[in-house]
Amino acid sequence: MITLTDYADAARERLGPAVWDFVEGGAGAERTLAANLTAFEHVRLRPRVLTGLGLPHTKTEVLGRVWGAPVGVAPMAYHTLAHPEGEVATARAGVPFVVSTFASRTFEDIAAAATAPLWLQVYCFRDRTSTRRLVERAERAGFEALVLTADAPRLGRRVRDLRNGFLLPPGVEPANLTGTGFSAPGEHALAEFDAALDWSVVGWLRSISSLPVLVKGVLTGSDALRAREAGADGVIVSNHGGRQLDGAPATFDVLPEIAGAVSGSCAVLIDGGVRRGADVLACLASGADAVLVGRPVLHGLAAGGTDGVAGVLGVVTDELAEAMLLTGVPSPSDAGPELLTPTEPAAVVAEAVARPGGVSLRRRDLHGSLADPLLDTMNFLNEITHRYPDAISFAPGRPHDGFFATEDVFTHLRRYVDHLEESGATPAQVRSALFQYGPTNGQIRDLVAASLRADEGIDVPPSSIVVTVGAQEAMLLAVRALIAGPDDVLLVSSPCYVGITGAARLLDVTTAVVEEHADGLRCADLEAVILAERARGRRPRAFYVVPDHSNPSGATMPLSTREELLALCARYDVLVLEDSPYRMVSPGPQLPALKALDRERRVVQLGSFSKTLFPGARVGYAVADQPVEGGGLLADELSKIKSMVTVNTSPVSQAVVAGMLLAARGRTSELNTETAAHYGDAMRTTLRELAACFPDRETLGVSWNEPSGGFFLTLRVPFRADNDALTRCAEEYGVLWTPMSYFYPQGGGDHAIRLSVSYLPGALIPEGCARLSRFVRAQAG
Ligand SMILES: Cc1cc2nc3c(=O)[nH]c(=O)nc-3n(C[C@H](O)[C@H](O)[C@H](O)COP(=O)(O)O)c2cc1C
Repeated sequence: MITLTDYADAARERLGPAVWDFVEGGAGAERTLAANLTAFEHVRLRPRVLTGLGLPHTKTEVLGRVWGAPVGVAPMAYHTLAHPEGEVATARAGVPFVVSTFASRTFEDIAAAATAPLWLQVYCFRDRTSTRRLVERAERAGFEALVLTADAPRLGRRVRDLRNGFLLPPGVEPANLTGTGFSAPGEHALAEFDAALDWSVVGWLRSISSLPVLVKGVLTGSDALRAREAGADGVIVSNHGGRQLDGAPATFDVLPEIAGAVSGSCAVLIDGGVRRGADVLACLASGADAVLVGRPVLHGLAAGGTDGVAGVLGVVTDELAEAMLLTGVPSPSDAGPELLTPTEPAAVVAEAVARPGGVSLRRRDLHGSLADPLLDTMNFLNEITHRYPDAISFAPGRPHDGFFATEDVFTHLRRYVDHLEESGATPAQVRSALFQYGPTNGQIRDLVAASLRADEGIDVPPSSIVVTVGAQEAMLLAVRALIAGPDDVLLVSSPCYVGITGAARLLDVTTAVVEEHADGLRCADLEAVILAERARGRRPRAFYVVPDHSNPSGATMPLSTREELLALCARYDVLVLEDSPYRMVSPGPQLPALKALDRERRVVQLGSFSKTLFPGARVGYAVADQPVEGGGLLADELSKIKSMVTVNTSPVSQAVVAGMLLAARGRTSELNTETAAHYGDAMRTTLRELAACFPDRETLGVSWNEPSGGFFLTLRVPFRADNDALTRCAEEYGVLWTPMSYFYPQGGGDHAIRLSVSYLPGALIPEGCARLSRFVRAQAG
């Protein structure tokens, strides 16, 4: 007998099929019964090694009493179905035991055999006098708590029992309820249970007994709070082992909600599907004080009487102690949510999809953009990154982690609060600035405007700025506001950043592409596209461009092209959407931003602090200083849209960003001297290593551009660099990159790769390039 399954197998052999079904079965289609078990299948515990803690102990305090382990026996009717000595044999195992109203041995006999705490499970009958007698009798026998079962106004529809016509065998009866005369448990419940109970029953129980009261069958945070308010000392998260409402959630899944709701103000226990020590640990980590085990106890009892029960609970407790040791948890009260790895989304999604019945949606009834592979590109990249966590990754366009220190968040926040106080804000105003909804267009616009002036020579009033949730939201707002109807077209480069093409796709906005060459964009091409669109009867409304160290290609627009571009757009009355997040994180002086060269308010700048400060803030901005007929600026129009999208950008995030800006008098360039040097080094190292790895690049048909900054460069290869090639490269060569074709709105880029140098540690770049070259050679061959 090593696992609980061994006990279950032995019990099955000893119990007749109808009794086995009575014990094992659940209500309806037994979906909840199954869910209780599968919920634990998805748990992944995070081991902690070399903690120096030594052996853990499992002792736990529950309602003021010390239990040997946080594991007790759930209330179950009629233990004599499993063993002639019934509950007496169970009690002798010396484990805390909740005795059912339908116990088949007397409370006095059970109490005489018990060495651990006994609680009474109460079904409240319509005849309150008989319920009261039951409680008084148990209290006299030394029981220590009452467990009101709240989820059974009648018994659930147990299909197995109905098919078997299950009746209690002769001699098996509720020993503490005399003369009931029922042999079908369901009929007994129907005849005598009070189906009209409400929360006042908790008060009634307290009025007739001095024992603490727990409510069993709670599955929502709000009911847990009601139990508290009604005076309960604890709740037991339970769906009655799937025997009542079929379709109720797995208990483990709702445990965090309930533990969170009562937050330590009362005891929280759980039952349902607990079969291993690791399950117990997961419950403790999710906020339970202890667990109750149901069916396996009856298995142990059937298989070996008291020894069997002790054996079952011993397995669970031993496994718990082992799991605690391996996760570095010295005692049950030390288990916290950090022990749990978030459930694998894929497994959970697969389970949700496989669930039969209910509403299912046809793809053609969803917005067309959702079937567009464009919207899947990020998912594929994330998924492959997770699948090959050890690969050297040139894929993500993220900042390097090494520049972030957790404590800094607090320092920056504090600095902003100090700044508000120094500017005369009252404590109430400071509180409101952090905790309340803020102004839709942002509360740090003055600091953003000052920063643009200091860093970029862009002189705009704060009122022309909208603080957004990253530049991505700024894109969405700008495209929504500027594209008036189906005849307006948004011009983009090809290749192009997917954020803008994705936003356009979501909004059903037509895009037209301007091919980018190896040396970057050419105004002649842009003009040709403008003319072609006009000839088709469409209005080229705005041109989206990343002029510096572009994502994805890495190209930078020369000064002469910038001036030419502004003049061209003026000629054809096209607005410019400038997105340039990499300027301050690139080494050396930068060319002037388009907005700095803009003399006629033609440029809407879409700004981001994700690269210069940190992406977790999700703070960006739009500079939209164009006056709008009838008064106000384009910024005010964007703000109207924002009020219906994100309402306002998180004031706490804005406060942290503001604190960082204040630290350098607005100069993000000053904050980024080290980062710019780091990324510059990474780019130079990558270019040097590529040159070393591909001395024969011309014969091979390999080439790349040489960006002076930014995060990205383009590698051209003599084979199709698609998802299959990427998967092969990850699997066989342990290196990741992004297929450039993702960034071509109308196809193309099949033979190019985007390499990002920003995220991976510099020391890995040579090895990454070497692996890449082996892959490229194998493919080319
Ligand atoms: C045979 C059997 C009888 C039960 N009788 C009762 C009962 O009398 N009162 C009660 O509150 N719960 C009763 N339950 C539900 C258990 O207390 C518990 O919620 C459930 O069995 C826990 O799930 P598990 O069996 O998956 O561990 C019974 C469960 C079984 C399997």
